[in-house]
Amino acid sequence: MPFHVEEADNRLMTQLTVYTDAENPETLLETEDAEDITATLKEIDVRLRQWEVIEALTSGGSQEEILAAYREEVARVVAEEGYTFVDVAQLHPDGTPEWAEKARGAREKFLNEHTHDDDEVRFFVGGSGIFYLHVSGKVYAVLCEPGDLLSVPKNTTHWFDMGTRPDFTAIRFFHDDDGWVGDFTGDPVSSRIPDYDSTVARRAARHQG
Ligand SMILES: CSCCC(=O)/C(O)=C/O
Ligand SMILES: [Fe+2]
Ligand code: NI
Repeated sequence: MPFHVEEADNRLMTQLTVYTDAENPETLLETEDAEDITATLKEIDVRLRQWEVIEALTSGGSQEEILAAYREEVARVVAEEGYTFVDVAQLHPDGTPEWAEKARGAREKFLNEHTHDDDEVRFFVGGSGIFYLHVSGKVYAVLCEPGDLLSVPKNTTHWFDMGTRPDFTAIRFFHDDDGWVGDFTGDPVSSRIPDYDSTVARRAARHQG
């Protein structure tokens, strides 16, 4: 069963694809089944949970508005896990050439494999993006969509692709007030695994076919 019933506005649904990390990666699994996704991610200590989506914020909003609207859910996670800093990362197309340049820079920053000495806990308020978790010779590509709360343990090697036309809003939780700090591994693995754009295009074709 999928996490959410697909809606008429073509909103993406959560999907997990598992690849080998070989020179020519093979696809080991591709699923939109909630139980399959949760169970497979649990094997690598990654948790994917769902919060109810606030429709009015799926296209974005101010940080204050978003944190106020989700204050109960945010407070629960903060209390459970001891986070000390919570912010909102978002990027939405505005059609200007300046935006295209900014989007390219933002995408590049997260596209190379890295680790954090903090958990990576992200809640998708709106839009989508793919987290690629590189664990024990496999790459777990988690396509997150609104309502998804992904919790990845600290020091997990990973990268993130927001696509060539980024459109997402995410709440981020940190134990460190410095916010986002990445340690890049230098491993070029991200260049050989299907990216956000091709994953989304492949899924659209599958759903049409
Ligand atoms: C969806 S939040 C932006 C990406 C991010 O914070 C991160 O650490 C990617 O690896
Ligand atoms: Fe990260
Ligand atoms: Ni589907």
